Amino acid sequence: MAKFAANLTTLFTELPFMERFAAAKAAGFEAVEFLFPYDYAKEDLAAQLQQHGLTQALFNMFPGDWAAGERGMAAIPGREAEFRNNAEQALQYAIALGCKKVHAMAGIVDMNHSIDSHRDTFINNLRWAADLYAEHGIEIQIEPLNDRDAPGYFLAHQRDALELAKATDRDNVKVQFDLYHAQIMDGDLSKLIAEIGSYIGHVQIASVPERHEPSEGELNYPHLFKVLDKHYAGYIGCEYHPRNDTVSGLSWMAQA
Ligand SMILES: O=C(O)C(=O)[C@H](O)CO
Ligand SMILES: [Mg+2]
Repeated sequence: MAKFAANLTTLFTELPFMERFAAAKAAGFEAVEFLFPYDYAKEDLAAQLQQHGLTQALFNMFPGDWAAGERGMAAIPGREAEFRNNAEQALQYAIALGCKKVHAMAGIVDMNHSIDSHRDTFINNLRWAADLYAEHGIEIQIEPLNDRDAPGYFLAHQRDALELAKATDRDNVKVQFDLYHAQIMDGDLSKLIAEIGSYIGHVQIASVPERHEPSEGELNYPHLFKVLDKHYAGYIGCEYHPRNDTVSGLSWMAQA
């Protein structure tokens, strides 16, 4: 049975960020996720979760200068110290929010370094962070992003993420399977979900190609929820941009 988390970065954007927790609860969500919490004190975020009885399903490590195009640095050679600082900062937030999944964004390929050295950097950084996070029972997620939205991103394909997660040799490094990106880059989603199987650590959804509600576009979500049910029991993050207002767009959930 699918259970959904509201992505507060993309849903309820009609409201200021701190008011989105209450709105998610009122709309029937038991869990939330968001991209980056670092503009807010972790105590204030934790208070919102507690006040509204919500679970924090996931958030991301600090990605570097987002406005300048940065998308993390976990795979970028030469930025290991920065990665470690960001991993430690995210861990403090995860502990405060009771959150068991943190996404480590790989980054945009640095053409001054080989692909092999990016791969080695990614694996070494993930091992270091996974060992630190394991003491708190927290998983690290790696997520392939499609190359239309994130040109040059180091990780674009689900099978590459699976291979990298295995190569870390750490039980708490998992694949964040976002069906929107996976359909654009890989397709054959029913088989792909079964293949990634127990390495799926988190799931996100949106329509393809527009990234709106999962009730339109080229994916058959009622079927995909049944497939996911066989391989994944966690929250499914609703990481889409509502076509109109958030609440009226939630009618798809009744059929999920
Ligand atoms: O873009 C996505 O799909 C994500 O989930 C990332 O966390 C942000 O780029
Ligand atoms: Mg995603």
